[in-house]
Amino acid sequence: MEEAALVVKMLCSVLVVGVFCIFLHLYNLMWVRPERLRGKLRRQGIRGPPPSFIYGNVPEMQKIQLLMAMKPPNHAQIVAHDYTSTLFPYFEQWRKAYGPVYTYSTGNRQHLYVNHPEMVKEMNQSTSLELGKPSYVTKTLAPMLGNGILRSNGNTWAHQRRIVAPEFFMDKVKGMVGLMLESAQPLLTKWEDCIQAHGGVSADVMVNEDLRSASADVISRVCFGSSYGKGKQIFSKLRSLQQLITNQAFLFGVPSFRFLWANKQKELKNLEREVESLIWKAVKEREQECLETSTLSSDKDLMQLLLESAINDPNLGQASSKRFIVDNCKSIYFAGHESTAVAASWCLMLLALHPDWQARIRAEIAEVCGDNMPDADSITKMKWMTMVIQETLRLYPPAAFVSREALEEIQVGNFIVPKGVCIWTLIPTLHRDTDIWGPDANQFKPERFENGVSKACKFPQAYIPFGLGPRLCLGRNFAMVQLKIILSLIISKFTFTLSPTYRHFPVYRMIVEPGDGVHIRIRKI
Ligand code: HEM
Repeated sequence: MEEAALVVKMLCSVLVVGVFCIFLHLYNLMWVRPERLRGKLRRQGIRGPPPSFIYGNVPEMQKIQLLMAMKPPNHAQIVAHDYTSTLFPYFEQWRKAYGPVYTYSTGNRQHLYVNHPEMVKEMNQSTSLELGKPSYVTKTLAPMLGNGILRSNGNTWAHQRRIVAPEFFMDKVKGMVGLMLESAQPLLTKWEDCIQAHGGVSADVMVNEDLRSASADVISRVCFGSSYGKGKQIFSKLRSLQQLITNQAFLFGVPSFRFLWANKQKELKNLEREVESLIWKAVKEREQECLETSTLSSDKDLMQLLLESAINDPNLGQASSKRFIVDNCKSIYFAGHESTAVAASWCLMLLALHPDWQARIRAEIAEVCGDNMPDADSITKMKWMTMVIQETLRLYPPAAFVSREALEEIQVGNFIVPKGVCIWTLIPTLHRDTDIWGPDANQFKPERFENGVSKACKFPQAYIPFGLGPRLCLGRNFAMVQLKIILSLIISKFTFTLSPTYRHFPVYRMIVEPGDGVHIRIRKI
């Protein structure tokens, strides 16, 4: 009897100690560790909103977001370019209160908001692999991107970058102009038919889907040797994945209660599996083609290079090879068409608002191309066009953030960023900082780029539509050439104004895009 009582006593003690240890562990995880990081930042003079226990600043973020949501939506046709305080209200509110560098917490994660041009410059110059992509963000994006180049870190990333980047060097991109011209044709024909169907004078078109199709077609052809028709299913499933995952809260660190959305998780898993098997099918077909035809190494597309690299890598087993190829295909599919199509939509919106710039570009196209189609040579001479695209990417950068995580403690500028802290740079805010761009920062003025980026503002390193440092967008040449091609084809065929149905409300869905699409009224020239 006494023995049994002793056993019960011991069990109770173990239980109490166990519960105490769990509590201690959680307390350490949720408070002590973040507080230690906050202390390190505070001692360097970095301030921020005071966090609450367990949730950090999440309740405040939710409150600010809710207050913003309660304001009547500005769906007016008047186009005000400053959307940062509507789309990212807590960041703006805290920036005003604590300056361009501050810290905030979400649960047990500590973040550093960095919008100081000098610090952005330092990040730009850092080549350290210890400044990587935040793992918690990329983990959530895994169904879309796998462990491909967009989300990997360290040596895995460096290896992928070495294989993928050369495919988008300028000399390669110039060779893709013909494909870009071909991919734009369906859009032009569709818009011409649309005018015809509406009496032959003018028609209202919603540009987004057509631009997305053109963009997806190009990336599919140049990288994977298949047409958009073949990759259509992959694109539409990737888009569904994007829509399911898109949730601003998780990106900025707000913990998600996954168990509450089990259905969503299941849908995500199914979509992920479907995308993978479609890509794998395309890879296998490509492998067969490679066996049947011998291709010159200079003519190889990205999929062939990925295949070769995976086969020749002694460290990759069969399963890892498959992952390597599928993940990078997914990443390029996503990175390669979405942002370019959205950038083109914003360009058309701004040109529709500014017929003077439309006319100027049209005259420039006529001057450099004559009666010919634009080509690799003529697009390099399109100066006004380049300025308009640069100004569009300043006001409406499709990627809203540059995000990094200090994978080890690292010095950035005058600050030591402790290991585990995530850094966020809000691109649209940096791009409309009046100290950097002058009092007209919120106006569309392509002429500011007349003498290049270095003369357009006080801190050229603060112009970062394609990100910064070693992780700078490797598709920027490709995107700029594609934008010039598609815009020159549209502008030389049509004049356009905003349609009365256009409502200006940019939204953030992993990229900043027109909430209700861009509707323009086109007329044939
Ligand atoms: C207007 C169009 C585009 C914009 C605004 C854009 C913007 C960006 C930004 C902001 C980043 C993150 C950079 C950083 O973290 O510092 C990025 C990364 C990347 N972009 Fe783009 N991008 C565009 C088009 C493209 C295209 C057409 C491709 C491929 C064909 C592409 C491929 C990539 C890849 C692979 C990365 C990851 C690079 C790495 O982490 O090493 N992008 N892009």
